[in-house]
Amino acid sequence: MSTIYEQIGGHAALVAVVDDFYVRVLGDETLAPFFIGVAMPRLKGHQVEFFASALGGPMEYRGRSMKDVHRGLGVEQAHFDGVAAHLSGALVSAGVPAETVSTIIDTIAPLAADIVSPTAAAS
Ligand code: HEM
Repeated sequence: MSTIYEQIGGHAALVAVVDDFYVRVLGDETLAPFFIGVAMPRLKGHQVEFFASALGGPMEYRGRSMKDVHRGLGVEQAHFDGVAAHLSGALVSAGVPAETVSTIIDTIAPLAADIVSPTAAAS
């Protein structure tokens, strides 16, 4: 059985999806402020690695844990949902079938536990 990584078209497809994903995120005024001063080429590279390994691809994510990366950023669940919606939009526009997009979103949804700031979630 092929992996989701293979189904969506492998490395080249994922790079294109991540590029489009960040165009959408940076164009969203509720999300863009989080990324001020962030080195985007490095972030995109890590994001491709992260999604590749999360979707069954051959790449290994060697970056910091999701908890360490997002600690103290003040990410709320609504921000997380916004990011997930932009990922979904980028996948759909790349021609990924709706069912596969749902599977991908279900795969990343539990990451909110590590990404959403505890104080933000409690307020
Ligand atoms: C499924 C959801 C998410 C995943 C898989 C994810 C994954 C990642 C990865 C792999 C990095 C790169 C880490 C590195 O370069 O060391 C990163 C960095 C970052 N993420 Fe996320 N992220 C998600 C959601 C969010 C949300 C909701 C926000 C805020 C709205 C956010 C804001 C950031 C910021 C600002 C950085 C850069 C941090 C820095 O360079 O210090 N992320 N994320």
